[in-house]
Amino acid sequence: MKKPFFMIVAGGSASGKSTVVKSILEKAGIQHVLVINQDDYYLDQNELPMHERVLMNYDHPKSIDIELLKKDILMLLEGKTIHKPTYDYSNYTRSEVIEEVESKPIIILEGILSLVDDSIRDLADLKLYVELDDDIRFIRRLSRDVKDRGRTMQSVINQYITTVKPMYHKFVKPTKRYADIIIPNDDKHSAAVDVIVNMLKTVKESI
Ligand SMILES: Nc1ncnc2c1ncn2[C@@H]1O[C@H](COP(=O)(O)OP(=O)(O)O)[C@@H](O)[C@H]1O
Ligand SMILES: O=c1ccn([C@@H]2O[C@H](COP(=O)(O)O)[C@@H](O)[C@H]2O)c(=O)[nH]1
Repeated sequence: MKKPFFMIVAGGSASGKSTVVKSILEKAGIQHVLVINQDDYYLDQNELPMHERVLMNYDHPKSIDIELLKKDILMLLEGKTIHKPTYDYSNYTRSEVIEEVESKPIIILEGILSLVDDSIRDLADLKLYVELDDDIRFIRRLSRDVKDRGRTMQSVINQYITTVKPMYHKFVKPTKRYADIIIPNDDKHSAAVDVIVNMLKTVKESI
């Protein structure tokens, strides 16, 4: 089997990474593409009581089980199957579900901190950074986290001020310089997505 094409999609929280990846999948055809969400590799916090989990910093690189993520990406790039953890935002920890995931010819790693670790970054054939103004990201995050991630408005605001915003400026935004393509997502992202889809179609044809 040919080495899978490996793409990383980084960007701040609620910049639209998942939405852009979804658009790519819809246009490129999902049967050849595997998406790995870095959030599934947050460290397991089942041993901690809930009041401590709520206060953890989920935007620092140390919150990710980077060794497991690296091991799994390397296995997928060798065409092997992995057993991937899954994450439960409403409980601020890993869920009990472990997914068996088979490698595919195109692998996409998505996450706020996905361009931080150089040993993972250097494996990538293509690196994207989804960019969006901080205010709009905050508004989109607030609405999404209350609707989809079981959060209260006040908890989203507190977390944004104490950790999300400062960590974004310290760790996430500086990784923009590693991106091959920067996708603006304030309005429509279809032109950038079309460029990427055409690249992926070429990759698919060579499989
Ligand atoms: N171009 C866009 N216009 C309006 N809303 C968007 C756009 N892109 C994403 N969103 C919304 O913003 C929120 C955050 O997007 P999401 O893709 O979850 O971001 P990320 O994966 O970067 O955290 C979601 O509710 C999503 O539906
Ligand atoms: O228990 C958790 C784990 C993570 N988060 C937040 O999630 C975002 C990353 O996900 P995006 O889809 O890129 O927004 C990160 O900013 C963490 O703060 C959380 O709130 N709780």
